[in-house]
Amino acid sequence: MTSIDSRELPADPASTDRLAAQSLTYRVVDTADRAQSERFQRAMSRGFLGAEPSDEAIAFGRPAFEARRNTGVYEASAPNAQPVATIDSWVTPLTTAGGGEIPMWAISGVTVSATHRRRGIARALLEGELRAAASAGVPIAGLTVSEATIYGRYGFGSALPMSRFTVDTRRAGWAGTAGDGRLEYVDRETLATELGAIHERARSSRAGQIPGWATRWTGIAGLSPSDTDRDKVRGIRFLDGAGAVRGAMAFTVSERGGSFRFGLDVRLLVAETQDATAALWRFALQHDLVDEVTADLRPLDDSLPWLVHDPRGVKQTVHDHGWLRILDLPTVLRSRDYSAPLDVVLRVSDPLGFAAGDWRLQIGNDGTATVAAVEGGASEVDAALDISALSILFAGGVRAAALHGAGRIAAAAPIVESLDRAFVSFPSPALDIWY
Ligand SMILES: CC(=O)SCCNC(=O)CCNC(=O)[C@H](O)C(C)(C)COP(=O)(O)OP(=O)(O)OC[C@H]1O[C@@H](n2cnc3c(N)ncnc32)[C@H](O)[C@@H]1OP(=O)(O)O
Repeated sequence: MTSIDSRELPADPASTDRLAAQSLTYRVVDTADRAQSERFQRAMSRGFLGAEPSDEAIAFGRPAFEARRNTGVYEASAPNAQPVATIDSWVTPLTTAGGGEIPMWAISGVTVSATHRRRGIARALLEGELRAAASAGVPIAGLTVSEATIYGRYGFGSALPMSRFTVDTRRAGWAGTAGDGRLEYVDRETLATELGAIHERARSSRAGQIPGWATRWTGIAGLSPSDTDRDKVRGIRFLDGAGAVRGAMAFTVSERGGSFRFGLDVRLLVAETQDATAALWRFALQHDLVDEVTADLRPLDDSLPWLVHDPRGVKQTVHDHGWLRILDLPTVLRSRDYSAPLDVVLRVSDPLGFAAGDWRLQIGNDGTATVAAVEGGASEVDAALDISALSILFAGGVRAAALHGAGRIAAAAPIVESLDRAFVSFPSPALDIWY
Protein backbone atom coordinates (compact mmCIF):
# COMPACT_ATOMS: atom_id res chain seq x y z
CA MET A 1 0.00 0.00 0.00
CA THR A 2 1.32 3.46 -0.85
CA SER A 3 2.04 5.48 2.25
CA ILE A 4 0.52 8.96 2.21
CA ASP A 5 0.99 11.22 5.22
CA SER A 6 -2.16 13.32 5.49
CA ARG A 7 -0.35 15.77 7.82
CA GLU A 8 1.81 17.00 4.98
CA LEU A 9 -1.13 18.13 2.85
CA PRO A 10 -2.23 21.75 2.88
CA ALA A 11 -5.69 22.96 3.91
CA ASP A 12 -8.19 22.69 1.07
CA PRO A 13 -8.31 26.01 -0.85
CA ALA A 14 -12.07 25.96 -1.59
CA SER A 15 -12.99 25.48 2.08
CA THR A 16 -10.39 28.08 3.07
CA ASP A 17 -12.12 30.61 0.81
CA ARG A 18 -15.63 29.64 1.86
CA LEU A 19 -14.85 30.04 5.55
CA ALA A 20 -12.82 33.22 5.02
CA ALA A 21 -16.02 34.77 3.64
CA GLN A 22 -17.43 34.28 7.18
CA SER A 23 -14.31 35.82 8.77
CA LEU A 24 -13.13 32.36 9.79
CA THR A 25 -9.62 30.96 9.39
CA TYR A 26 -9.30 27.31 8.36
CA ARG A 27 -5.89 25.80 8.95
CA VAL A 28 -3.98 22.60 9.68
CA VAL A 29 -2.64 22.72 13.23
CA ASP A 30 1.10 22.57 13.81
CA THR A 31 1.38 19.65 16.25
CA ALA A 32 4.83 20.88 17.35
CA ASP A 33 3.06 23.88 18.92
CA ARG A 34 1.99 22.40 22.28
CA ALA A 35 -0.25 25.30 23.35
CA GLN A 36 -2.13 25.31 20.06
CA SER A 37 -2.42 21.53 20.11
CA GLU A 38 -3.83 21.53 23.64
CA ARG A 39 -6.44 24.14 22.70
CA PHE A 40 -7.47 21.94 19.80
CA GLN A 41 -7.78 18.85 22.05
CA ARG A 42 -9.85 20.83 24.58
CA ALA A 43 -12.14 22.17 21.84
CA MET A 44 -12.71 18.64 20.55
CA SER A 45 -13.58 17.35 24.01
CA ARG A 46 -16.07 20.18 24.53
CA GLY A 47 -17.49 19.60 21.05
CA PHE A 48 -18.24 15.97 21.96
CA LEU A 49 -19.87 17.16 25.21
CA GLY A 50 -17.01 15.69 27.26
CA ALA A 51 -15.64 16.97 30.54
CA GLU A 52 -12.80 19.50 30.57
CA PRO A 53 -9.79 17.18 30.08
CA SER A 54 -7.17 16.96 32.84
CA ASP A 55 -3.51 17.48 31.96
CA GLU A 56 -3.15 13.70 32.23
CA ALA A 57 -5.99 13.19 29.73
CA ILE A 58 -4.42 15.70 27.32
CA ALA A 59 -1.11 13.82 27.57
CA PHE A 60 -2.89 10.48 27.00
CA GLY A 61 -4.54 11.82 23.82
CA ARG A 62 -1.41 13.46 22.45
CA PRO A 63 0.16 10.53 20.53
CA ALA A 64 -3.01 9.93 18.50
CA PHE A 65 -3.41 13.68 18.02
CA GLU A 66 0.15 14.02 16.73
CA ALA A 67 -0.30 11.11 14.32
CA ARG A 68 -3.21 12.87 12.58
CA ARG A 69 -3.88 15.84 10.38
CA ASN A 70 -5.81 18.16 12.66
CA THR A 71 -7.65 20.99 10.96
CA GLY A 72 -9.23 23.76 12.99
CA VAL A 73 -11.51 26.68 12.23
CA TYR A 74 -10.74 29.89 14.12
CA GLU A 75 -12.35 33.27 14.42
CA ALA A 76 -10.09 35.43 12.25
CA SER A 77 -10.10 38.01 15.05
CA ALA A 78 -8.94 35.40 17.62
CA PRO A 79 -6.52 33.07 15.83
CA ASN A 80 -4.91 31.90 19.07
CA ALA A 81 -8.11 31.11 20.94
CA GLN A 82 -9.67 27.63 20.97
CA PRO A 83 -10.85 26.64 17.51
CA VAL A 84 -14.60 26.96 16.87
CA ALA A 85 -14.54 23.73 14.85
CA THR A 86 -12.29 20.69 14.59
CA ILE A 87 -11.71 17.69 12.33
CA ASP A 88 -8.91 15.17 12.06
CA SER A 89 -7.86 12.60 9.49
CA TRP A 90 -5.22 10.03 8.65
CA VAL A 91 -4.58 7.49 5.92
CA THR A 92 -5.01 3.88 6.98
CA PRO A 93 -5.42 0.51 5.25
CA LEU A 94 -8.97 -0.74 4.71
CA THR A 95 -9.43 -4.49 4.24
CA THR A 96 -11.43 -5.33 1.12
CA ALA A 97 -13.33 -8.53 0.29
CA GLY A 98 -10.82 -11.30 -0.38
CA GLY A 99 -8.23 -9.96 2.08
CA GLY A 100 -6.61 -7.19 0.02
CA GLU A 101 -6.37 -3.62 1.23
CA ILE A 102 -6.61 -0.05 -0.07
CA PRO A 103 -5.66 3.26 1.53
CA MET A 104 -8.58 4.92 3.27
CA TRP A 105 -8.85 8.54 4.41
CA ALA A 106 -10.18 8.09 7.96
CA ILE A 107 -12.05 11.10 9.31
CA SER A 108 -12.77 11.72 12.98
CA GLY A 109 -13.17 14.46 15.57
CA VAL A 110 -15.77 16.48 13.66
CA THR A 111 -17.05 19.14 16.05
CA VAL A 112 -18.53 22.58 15.58
CA SER A 113 -18.84 24.78 18.63
CA ALA A 114 -22.41 25.22 19.87
CA THR A 115 -21.90 28.96 19.32
CA HIS A 116 -21.22 28.44 15.59
CA ARG A 117 -23.60 25.64 14.59
CA ARG A 118 -25.72 25.46 11.40
CA ARG A 119 -23.89 27.96 9.30
CA GLY A 120 -22.13 25.51 7.01
CA ILE A 121 -18.89 24.95 8.93
CA ALA A 122 -19.23 21.13 9.11
CA ARG A 123 -20.00 21.07 5.38
CA ALA A 124 -16.81 23.04 4.66
CA LEU A 125 -14.82 20.66 6.90
CA LEU A 126 -16.21 17.45 5.35
CA GLU A 127 -15.94 18.63 1.76
CA GLY A 128 -12.43 19.93 2.51
CA GLU A 129 -11.34 16.51 3.74
CA LEU A 130 -12.82 14.72 0.73
CA ARG A 131 -11.12 17.09 -1.72
CA ALA A 132 -7.80 16.76 0.15
CA ALA A 133 -8.09 12.95 0.06
CA ALA A 134 -8.99 12.85 -3.63
CA SER A 135 -6.20 15.23 -4.60
CA ALA A 136 -3.71 13.05 -2.69
CA GLY A 137 -4.94 10.00 -4.62
CA VAL A 138 -6.62 8.27 -1.66
CA PRO A 139 -9.44 6.25 -3.24
CA ILE A 140 -11.95 5.99 -0.38
CA ALA A 141 -12.90 7.81 2.82
CA GLY A 142 -14.46 6.41 5.98
CA LEU A 143 -15.81 7.42 9.35
CA THR A 144 -17.82 6.24 12.36
CA VAL A 145 -20.58 8.59 13.39
CA SER A 146 -22.43 10.12 16.32
CA GLU A 147 -25.63 10.48 14.27
CA ALA A 148 -26.72 8.50 11.20
CA THR A 149 -28.43 11.43 9.46
CA ILE A 150 -25.45 13.69 8.80
CA TYR A 151 -23.06 12.05 6.32
CA GLY A 152 -25.21 10.67 3.48
CA ARG A 153 -25.34 14.17 1.96
CA TYR A 154 -21.57 14.00 1.40
CA GLY A 155 -21.81 10.62 -0.35
CA PHE A 156 -21.04 8.36 2.62
CA GLY A 157 -23.05 5.15 2.95
CA SER A 158 -23.72 2.95 5.95
CA ALA A 159 -21.62 0.10 4.56
CA LEU A 160 -20.65 -1.75 7.73
CA PRO A 161 -23.65 -2.35 9.98
CA MET A 162 -22.88 -4.28 13.17
CA SER A 163 -24.76 -6.22 15.85
CA ARG A 164 -25.37 -5.34 19.45
CA PHE A 165 -26.16 -8.39 21.60
CA THR A 166 -28.07 -8.41 24.87
CA VAL A 167 -28.10 -11.88 26.41
CA ASP A 168 -30.35 -13.12 29.20
CA THR A 169 -27.79 -15.65 30.37
CA ARG A 170 -30.19 -17.76 32.43
CA ARG A 171 -32.57 -18.19 29.54
CA ALA A 172 -29.90 -18.57 26.85
CA GLY A 173 -27.81 -21.26 28.55
CA TRP A 174 -24.91 -22.74 26.62
CA ALA A 175 -24.86 -25.37 23.86
CA GLY A 176 -21.46 -24.80 22.25
CA THR A 177 -18.71 -27.37 22.14
CA ALA A 178 -15.48 -26.80 24.01
CA GLY A 179 -12.36 -26.51 21.86
CA ASP A 180 -8.88 -27.39 23.01
CA GLY A 181 -7.35 -24.54 25.00
CA ARG A 182 -7.51 -22.51 28.20
CA LEU A 183 -8.41 -19.05 29.53
CA GLU A 184 -6.42 -16.86 31.87
CA TYR A 185 -6.78 -13.39 33.39
CA VAL A 186 -4.29 -10.74 32.29
CA ASP A 187 -3.46 -7.31 33.71
CA ARG A 188 -4.58 -4.22 31.78
CA GLU A 189 -1.22 -3.50 30.16
CA THR A 190 -1.01 -7.07 28.86
CA LEU A 191 -4.66 -6.88 27.80
CA ALA A 192 -3.96 -3.76 25.71
CA THR A 193 -0.99 -5.48 24.05
CA GLU A 194 -2.95 -8.68 23.32
CA LEU A 195 -5.99 -6.82 21.93
CA GLY A 196 -3.78 -4.86 19.56
CA ALA A 197 -1.69 -7.84 18.43
CA ILE A 198 -4.65 -10.17 17.83
CA HIS A 199 -6.66 -7.46 16.09
CA GLU A 200 -3.73 -6.76 13.80
CA ARG A 201 -3.35 -10.46 12.92
CA ALA A 202 -7.08 -10.93 12.36
CA ARG A 203 -8.02 -7.74 10.53
CA SER A 204 -7.25 -9.01 7.01
CA SER A 205 -9.89 -11.74 7.40
CA ARG A 206 -12.87 -9.37 7.21
CA ALA A 207 -13.62 -6.62 4.71
CA GLY A 208 -14.19 -3.30 6.46
CA GLN A 209 -11.60 -3.63 9.22
CA ILE A 210 -8.91 -1.02 9.79
CA PRO A 211 -5.94 -1.18 12.17
CA GLY A 212 -6.26 0.34 15.63
CA TRP A 213 -3.58 2.43 17.35
CA ALA A 214 -1.86 2.28 20.74
CA THR A 215 -4.31 4.46 22.69
CA ARG A 216 -7.30 2.70 21.13
CA TRP A 217 -6.12 -0.49 22.86
CA THR A 218 -4.99 1.09 26.13
CA GLY A 219 -8.29 2.99 26.25
CA ILE A 220 -10.38 -0.16 25.80
CA ALA A 221 -8.19 -1.90 28.38
CA GLY A 222 -9.09 0.72 31.01
CA LEU A 223 -5.87 2.74 30.98
CA SER A 224 -7.33 6.07 29.85
CA PRO A 225 -7.35 8.67 32.65
CA SER A 226 -10.67 10.12 31.45
CA ASP A 227 -12.48 6.76 31.47
CA THR A 228 -14.77 6.78 34.51
CA ASP A 229 -15.22 2.98 34.27
CA ARG A 230 -11.51 2.24 34.01
CA ASP A 231 -11.18 0.51 37.37
CA LYS A 232 -13.91 -1.95 36.41
CA VAL A 233 -12.11 -3.20 33.33
CA ARG A 234 -10.87 -6.78 33.43
CA GLY A 235 -9.13 -8.82 30.79
CA ILE A 236 -8.99 -12.45 29.78
CA ARG A 237 -7.12 -14.25 27.03
CA PHE A 238 -7.51 -17.60 25.30
CA LEU A 239 -4.53 -19.86 24.55
CA ASP A 240 -4.93 -22.77 22.16
CA GLY A 241 -3.77 -26.35 22.82
CA ALA A 242 -0.23 -25.44 21.72
CA GLY A 243 -0.13 -22.47 24.11
CA ALA A 244 -0.48 -19.71 21.47
CA VAL A 245 -2.69 -16.72 22.32
CA ARG A 246 -5.63 -16.74 19.90
CA GLY A 247 -8.15 -14.42 21.51
CA ALA A 248 -8.68 -11.77 24.18
CA MET A 249 -11.58 -9.95 25.75
CA ALA A 250 -11.90 -6.70 27.70
CA PHE A 251 -15.01 -6.46 29.85
CA THR A 252 -16.57 -4.79 32.85
CA VAL A 253 -18.97 -6.22 35.43
CA SER A 254 -21.44 -3.95 37.26
CA GLU A 255 -23.80 -4.83 40.04
CA ARG A 256 -27.46 -4.07 39.44
CA GLY A 257 -28.87 -2.10 42.38
CA GLY A 258 -27.35 -3.97 45.34
CA SER A 259 -28.90 -7.27 44.17
CA PHE A 260 -25.72 -9.34 44.01
CA ARG A 261 -26.65 -9.92 40.37
CA PHE A 262 -24.35 -8.44 37.74
CA GLY A 263 -24.30 -7.28 34.13
CA LEU A 264 -21.18 -8.10 32.10
CA ASP A 265 -20.39 -5.70 29.29
CA VAL A 266 -17.94 -6.88 26.64
CA ARG A 267 -15.81 -3.90 25.60
CA LEU A 268 -14.03 -5.82 22.87
CA LEU A 269 -13.68 -9.47 21.93
CA VAL A 270 -10.95 -10.22 19.39
CA ALA A 271 -10.19 -13.72 18.18
CA GLU A 272 -8.29 -15.46 15.41
CA THR A 273 -10.13 -18.77 15.61
CA GLN A 274 -13.68 -20.04 16.15
CA ASP A 275 -12.48 -21.93 19.24
CA ALA A 276 -11.20 -18.70 20.77
CA THR A 277 -14.44 -16.85 19.97
CA ALA A 278 -16.58 -19.63 21.47
CA ALA A 279 -14.40 -19.94 24.59
CA LEU A 280 -14.60 -16.19 25.26
CA TRP A 281 -18.37 -16.13 24.73
CA ARG A 282 -18.72 -19.10 27.05
CA PHE A 283 -16.68 -17.38 29.74
CA ALA A 284 -19.03 -14.35 29.57
CA LEU A 285 -22.32 -16.26 29.38
CA GLN A 286 -21.47 -18.78 32.08
CA HIS A 287 -19.96 -16.31 34.53
CA ASP A 288 -21.37 -16.84 38.04
CA LEU A 289 -23.67 -14.06 39.34
CA VAL A 290 -24.05 -12.58 35.82
CA ASP A 291 -27.65 -12.33 34.53
CA GLU A 292 -27.04 -10.24 31.46
CA VAL A 293 -24.22 -9.96 28.93
CA THR A 294 -24.03 -7.07 26.49
CA ALA A 295 -21.66 -6.72 23.55
CA ASP A 296 -21.62 -4.26 20.69
CA LEU A 297 -19.82 -4.08 17.32
CA ARG A 298 -20.11 -7.80 16.65
CA PRO A 299 -20.21 -9.04 13.03
CA LEU A 300 -23.62 -9.90 11.58
CA ASP A 301 -22.53 -13.55 11.12
CA ASP A 302 -21.40 -13.96 14.75
CA SER A 303 -22.17 -17.50 15.94
CA LEU A 304 -23.42 -16.40 19.36
CA PRO A 305 -27.15 -17.11 18.71
CA TRP A 306 -26.14 -20.64 17.65
CA LEU A 307 -23.94 -21.31 20.67
CA VAL A 308 -26.81 -21.22 23.19
CA HIS A 309 -29.64 -23.57 24.14
CA ASP A 310 -32.40 -21.00 23.76
CA PRO A 311 -31.76 -18.40 21.05
CA ARG A 312 -34.67 -16.33 22.40
CA GLY A 313 -32.36 -15.45 25.26
CA VAL A 314 -30.17 -13.57 22.74
CA LYS A 315 -31.42 -10.22 21.46
CA GLN A 316 -29.55 -9.05 18.37
CA THR A 317 -29.93 -5.42 17.26
CA VAL A 318 -28.39 -4.39 13.95
CA HIS A 319 -27.27 -0.77 13.69
CA ASP A 320 -25.14 1.40 11.42
CA HIS A 321 -21.48 1.70 12.36
CA GLY A 322 -18.85 2.03 9.60
CA TRP A 323 -19.55 4.54 6.82
CA LEU A 324 -17.61 4.52 3.53
CA ARG A 325 -17.37 6.99 0.65
CA ILE A 326 -15.84 6.04 -2.69
CA LEU A 327 -13.70 8.77 -4.27
CA ASP A 328 -11.80 6.91 -7.01
CA LEU A 329 -14.37 4.48 -8.37
CA PRO A 330 -12.20 2.30 -10.66
CA THR A 331 -9.49 1.82 -8.02
CA VAL A 332 -12.00 0.93 -5.35
CA LEU A 333 -14.07 -1.49 -7.43
CA ARG A 334 -10.93 -3.23 -8.68
CA SER A 335 -9.57 -3.67 -5.15
CA ARG A 336 -11.82 -6.52 -4.03
CA ASP A 337 -12.65 -10.10 -4.97
CA TYR A 338 -16.21 -10.76 -6.13
CA SER A 339 -18.40 -13.80 -5.61
CA ALA A 340 -19.90 -14.20 -9.12
CA PRO A 341 -19.33 -12.96 -12.68
CA LEU A 342 -21.05 -9.75 -13.81
CA ASP A 343 -21.15 -7.42 -16.80
CA VAL A 344 -23.12 -4.23 -16.21
CA VAL A 345 -23.15 -0.52 -16.97
CA LEU A 346 -23.69 1.53 -13.84
CA ARG A 347 -24.87 5.15 -13.88
CA VAL A 348 -23.43 6.70 -10.75
CA SER A 349 -24.47 10.10 -9.43
CA ASP A 350 -22.25 11.94 -6.98
CA PRO A 351 -23.23 15.24 -5.31
CA LEU A 352 -19.56 16.26 -5.13
CA GLY A 353 -18.62 14.98 -8.58
CA PHE A 354 -15.72 12.64 -7.67
CA ALA A 355 -17.18 9.42 -9.09
CA ALA A 356 -20.09 10.58 -11.24
CA GLY A 357 -20.54 8.99 -14.66
CA ASP A 358 -21.38 5.82 -16.54
CA TRP A 359 -19.09 2.91 -15.74
CA ARG A 360 -18.81 -0.57 -17.22
CA LEU A 361 -18.04 -3.12 -14.53
CA GLN A 362 -17.01 -6.57 -15.73
CA ILE A 363 -16.24 -9.38 -13.32
CA GLY A 364 -14.63 -12.54 -14.65
CA ASN A 365 -15.02 -16.11 -13.47
CA ASP A 366 -11.97 -15.63 -11.25
CA GLY A 367 -13.79 -12.89 -9.30
CA THR A 368 -11.58 -10.00 -10.42
CA ALA A 369 -13.03 -6.80 -11.89
CA THR A 370 -12.25 -4.53 -14.78
CA VAL A 371 -13.79 -1.07 -14.68
CA ALA A 372 -13.92 1.48 -17.49
CA ALA A 373 -15.61 4.84 -17.88
CA VAL A 374 -18.14 4.87 -20.75
CA GLU A 375 -16.89 7.92 -22.62
CA GLY A 376 -19.66 10.28 -23.71
CA GLY A 377 -22.21 8.42 -21.57
CA ALA A 378 -23.90 5.07 -22.18
CA SER A 379 -26.94 4.77 -24.42
CA GLU A 380 -28.33 2.14 -22.05
CA VAL A 381 -27.56 1.55 -18.40
CA ASP A 382 -28.30 -1.53 -16.30
CA ALA A 383 -28.47 0.14 -12.92
CA ALA A 384 -28.56 3.70 -11.62
CA LEU A 385 -27.46 4.52 -8.09
CA ASP A 386 -25.74 7.24 -6.13
CA ILE A 387 -22.22 7.04 -4.73
CA SER A 388 -23.53 6.43 -1.22
CA ALA A 389 -25.41 3.29 -2.36
CA LEU A 390 -22.39 2.08 -4.37
CA SER A 391 -20.13 2.60 -1.33
CA ILE A 392 -22.51 0.40 0.68
CA LEU A 393 -22.66 -2.25 -2.03
CA PHE A 394 -18.87 -2.26 -2.37
CA ALA A 395 -18.30 -3.49 1.20
CA GLY A 396 -20.34 -6.61 0.45
CA GLY A 397 -22.44 -6.86 3.61
CA VAL A 398 -25.68 -5.14 2.61
CA ARG A 399 -27.84 -6.81 -0.03
CA ALA A 400 -28.49 -5.04 -3.36
CA ALA A 401 -32.09 -6.24 -3.01
CA ALA A 402 -32.49 -4.27 0.22
CA LEU A 403 -31.12 -1.11 -1.40
CA HIS A 404 -33.32 -1.69 -4.47
CA GLY A 405 -36.38 -2.15 -2.27
CA ALA A 406 -35.63 1.19 -0.64
CA GLY A 407 -35.35 2.94 -4.02
CA ARG A 408 -31.57 3.35 -3.66
CA ILE A 409 -30.80 1.29 -6.82
CA ALA A 410 -32.88 1.59 -9.99
CA ALA A 411 -32.58 -1.66 -11.96
CA ALA A 412 -34.62 -4.59 -13.25
CA ALA A 413 -35.01 -7.53 -10.86
CA PRO A 414 -32.55 -9.88 -12.67
CA ILE A 415 -29.83 -7.18 -12.53
CA VAL A 416 -30.45 -6.66 -8.82
CA GLU A 417 -30.05 -10.39 -8.28
CA SER A 418 -26.82 -10.51 -10.28
CA LEU A 419 -25.46 -7.50 -8.32
CA ASP A 420 -26.31 -9.34 -5.12
CA ARG A 421 -24.53 -12.51 -6.20
CA ALA A 422 -21.42 -10.63 -7.31
CA PHE A 423 -21.03 -8.16 -4.43
CA VAL A 424 -21.86 -10.34 -1.42
CA SER A 425 -18.66 -11.05 0.49
CA PHE A 426 -17.62 -13.77 2.92
CA PRO A 427 -17.27 -13.67 5.86
CA SER A 428 -19.58 -10.77 6.73
CA PRO A 429 -17.77 -7.43 6.52
CA ALA A 430 -17.20 -5.80 9.89
CA LEU A 431 -15.59 -2.94 11.76
CA ASP A 432 -15.18 -3.71 15.45
CA ILE A 433 -13.70 -0.42 16.71
CA TRP A 434 -14.72 3.22 16.81
CA TYR A 435 -12.42 5.69 15.14
C1 LIG B 1 -17.03 11.54 12.10
C2 LIG B 1 -17.38 12.22 13.40
O1 LIG B 1 -16.55 12.82 14.00
S1 LIG B 1 -18.96 12.04 14.03
C3 LIG B 1 -19.16 13.32 15.22
C4 LIG B 1 -19.99 14.50 14.77
N1 LIG B 1 -19.95 15.52 15.82
C5 LIG B 1 -20.85 15.58 16.82
O2 LIG B 1 -21.82 14.85 16.90
C6 LIG B 1 -20.56 16.64 17.89
C7 LIG B 1 -21.78 17.55 18.16
N2 LIG B 1 -22.31 18.19 16.93
C8 LIG B 1 -21.61 19.10 16.24
O3 LIG B 1 -20.48 19.43 16.54
C9 LIG B 1 -22.28 19.78 15.04
O4 LIG B 1 -23.64 19.92 15.35
C10 LIG B 1 -22.15 19.00 13.71
C11 LIG B 1 -20.66 18.75 13.43
C12 LIG B 1 -22.86 17.66 13.77
C13 LIG B 1 -22.78 19.82 12.59
O5 LIG B 1 -22.06 21.03 12.43
P1 LIG B 1 -22.71 22.33 11.70
O6 LIG B 1 -21.58 23.24 11.36
O7 LIG B 1 -23.81 22.84 12.53
O8 LIG B 1 -23.30 21.70 10.36
P2 LIG B 1 -23.56 22.52 8.98
O9 LIG B 1 -24.16 23.84 9.33
O10 LIG B 1 -22.33 22.54 8.16
O11 LIG B 1 -24.62 21.59 8.32
C14 LIG B 1 -24.33 20.85 7.16
C15 LIG B 1 -25.52 20.03 6.82
O12 LIG B 1 -25.71 19.01 7.82
C16 LIG B 1 -27.00 19.13 8.40
N3 LIG B 1 -26.83 18.80 9.81
C17 LIG B 1 -26.04 19.42 10.69
N4 LIG B 1 -26.12 18.82 11.88
C18 LIG B 1 -27.00 17.81 11.75
C19 LIG B 1 -27.51 16.84 12.64
N5 LIG B 1 -27.13 16.81 13.92
N6 LIG B 1 -28.39 15.95 12.15
C20 LIG B 1 -28.79 15.99 10.87
N7 LIG B 1 -28.32 16.90 9.97
C21 LIG B 1 -27.45 17.80 10.42
C22 LIG B 1 -27.42 20.56 8.17
O13 LIG B 1 -28.82 20.67 8.17
C23 LIG B 1 -26.82 20.83 6.80
O14 LIG B 1 -27.61 20.25 5.80
P3 LIG B 1 -27.63 20.81 4.28
O15 LIG B 1 -26.24 21.29 3.96
O16 LIG B 1 -28.03 19.64 3.47
O17 LIG B 1 -28.60 21.93 4.33
